[in-house]
Amino acid sequence: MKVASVLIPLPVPEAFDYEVAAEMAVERGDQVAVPLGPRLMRGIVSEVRETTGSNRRLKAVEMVLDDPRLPPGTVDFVEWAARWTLSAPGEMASTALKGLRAPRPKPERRVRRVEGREPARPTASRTAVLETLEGRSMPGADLARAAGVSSGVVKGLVDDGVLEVIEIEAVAAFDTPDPDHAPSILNADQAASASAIAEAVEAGGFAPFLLDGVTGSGKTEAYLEAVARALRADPTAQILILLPEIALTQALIARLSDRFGADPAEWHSGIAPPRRRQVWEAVVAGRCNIVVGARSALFLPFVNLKLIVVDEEHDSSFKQEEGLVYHGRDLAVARARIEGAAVVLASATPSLETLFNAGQGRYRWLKLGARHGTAVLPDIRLLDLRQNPPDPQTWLSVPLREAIGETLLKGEQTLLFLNRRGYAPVVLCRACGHRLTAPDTDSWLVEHRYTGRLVCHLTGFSMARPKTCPSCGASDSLVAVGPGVERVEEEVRQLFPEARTAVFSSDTVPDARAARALIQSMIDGEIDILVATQAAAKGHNFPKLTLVGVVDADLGLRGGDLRAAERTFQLLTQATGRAGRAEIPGRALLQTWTPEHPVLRALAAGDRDGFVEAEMDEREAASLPPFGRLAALILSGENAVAVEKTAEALAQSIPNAERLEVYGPADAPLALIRGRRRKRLLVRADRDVDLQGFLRAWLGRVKVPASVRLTIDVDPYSFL
Ligand SMILES: Nc1ncnc2c1ncn2[C@@H]1O[C@H](COP(=O)(O)OP(=O)(O)OP(=O)(O)O)[C@@H](O)[C@H]1O
Ligand SMILES: [Zn+2]
Repeated sequence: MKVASVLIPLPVPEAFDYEVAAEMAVERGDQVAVPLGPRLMRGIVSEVRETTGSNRRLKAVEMVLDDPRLPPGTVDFVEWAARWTLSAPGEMASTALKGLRAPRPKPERRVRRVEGREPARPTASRTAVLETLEGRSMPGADLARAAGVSSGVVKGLVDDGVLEVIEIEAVAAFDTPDPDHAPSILNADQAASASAIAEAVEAGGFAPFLLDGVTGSGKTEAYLEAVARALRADPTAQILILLPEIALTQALIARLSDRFGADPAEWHSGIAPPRRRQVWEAVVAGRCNIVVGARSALFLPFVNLKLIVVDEEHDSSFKQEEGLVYHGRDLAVARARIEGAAVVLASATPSLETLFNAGQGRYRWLKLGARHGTAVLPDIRLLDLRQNPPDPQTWLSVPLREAIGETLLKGEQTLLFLNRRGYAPVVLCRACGHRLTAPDTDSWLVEHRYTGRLVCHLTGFSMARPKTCPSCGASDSLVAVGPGVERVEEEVRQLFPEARTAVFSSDTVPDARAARALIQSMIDGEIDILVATQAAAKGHNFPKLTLVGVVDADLGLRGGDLRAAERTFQLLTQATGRAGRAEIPGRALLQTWTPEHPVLRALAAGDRDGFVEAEMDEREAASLPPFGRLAALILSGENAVAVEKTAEALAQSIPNAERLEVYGPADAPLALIRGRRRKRLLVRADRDVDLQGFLRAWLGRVKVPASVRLTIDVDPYSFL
């Protein structure tokens, strides 16, 4: 008897077995319809095998669906990713089908000539239409325009039966990228890096690289050249470029189009579903070479994947924390290994994990020494706020104000960086000291003046600013404490009323189109002062930007989680790295109350290696990543008692293990989100411990009730 294991999108740990009728041809990767209870469900076949009878009676595969078969590498990858993250393999598999769930784009209506039919009354305009059309088909309106006639003429020809209307399924055509369209002349470091990557691609097989170079050194140029050479060697090669932020995709797509004379495919949550379906179908059919996307593009059904680039690899946005919990960078390396492809992790500030792997020789370390051409790294200075405190209720110190003024006078641009959305991070009652929090979540409400609302950044809950204090009832007692980008912009407008200012944050720039517009006006010099969160601080090239002011350099350092220092160093290097990327040299001023902090001193000295070494020593002493591994178990539920009990049950059944410790259960730092109580346990293990195996054994001992949700976060980045 033939049996198929089928991955079904349900939170269950294994595939379900189904009998396969003798005459049915089924292969691994096929999409099938299988009965589950009273329903039919779509599933992916993960295995087909012969068995000699079974004592269980299996239900049968209903049918093999007409949809494309997933390539073997994609199925392997999905299964691997599920094991690594301890997720349900069926749910992981269903992310690989995301593009198929969208409706097809509407078919296009076109007109074409009916053979052998001539117009009864040939007029000049009718003849023009028929001559314009020749043997082609085209949309009626386009035809009328091309022939220079009114659309009534085309309609008349249709009514006469000379033309007929046909519907054409909109299949996306992806132009073939031309590797020789507009090559760059690389400098020696860039050329050496590009060659190393290209040679690995041509040789085939898994080859991981760290592409390490200061901001503006031309990492993008180097990997684009490797892409060109991969395409020259194999015109069917597929290449995936991952970016951490949708706001960055537009600029890269424009560069790819310039370089290769063809637009790449784009894949992220901002792309309309019918378009995503077209991309998915083109990728699985091998009709599309280059995909630029967010982390979810890793699950596309590539058939000939040769190279993955993870640009800004250090960026924590690659970590997905909602739904399936995974790290896009780590999964990219795994996918490359499974596909036998090269993978390039590119950054000016690589993560300690990646630096560790490169240092151990697991990744080849490619280095780009300096900024390209005459551009130099910005001069970075710390502004000690103890010596130059800003006036009460303002946030810009005198030296920073003066620098902005000078920059304005020279007709150059300023970026003021503050990684805080909204107007003020805290709203406080002057009468009783009450801090306004979200009703169902342990988080402070952030004031947004543009919308006039108080917003919880964690859940998106929002409410109008109350007239009276919800705690003591005092009226007119609520004050905004601290700055967000909107408040800094307000101050800038008061100081420099003649300057053109704008705010770049996820609130003012909600989608890719808005991002593109704002970035373009920055490039075109239509903005003098841009106040921005991290959304604008990374990746962009603004040639006239010469001053970066960091409003609160201490902000990230106060967090105190494992990666606070690393993240701050990376973020501020990226932000200051926006200055002086073209001919005019740039400078960066960092406002701080703690100029003696080692992270800030390393930044000012441009001493990345010194910072990394000190940080590595601390991590090693504590056996924390990258020297050890972590996993978090988060329990949440509306029923606090059930959550508590489950946490206790877990704590009671920890398997014996060496070189591994479990901490907790404890209240999560955010003990309440959307009305759900949260508890967490943290596992720390030495690098060589089978952490996933331990977790599986542990979870196998405890039954989690339906009212409690258990989230497993392997290699956690957020400790909330
Ligand atoms: N070989 C080259 N020829 C011409 N221009 C170059 C070359 N290398 C780099 N540049 C230019 O220098 C600027 C920075 O290059 P690029 O964006 O590739 O650097 P990057 O290292 O990827 O930067 P970041 O880390 O900040 O994203 C760009 O404007 C790019 O066009
Ligand atoms: Zn009050």
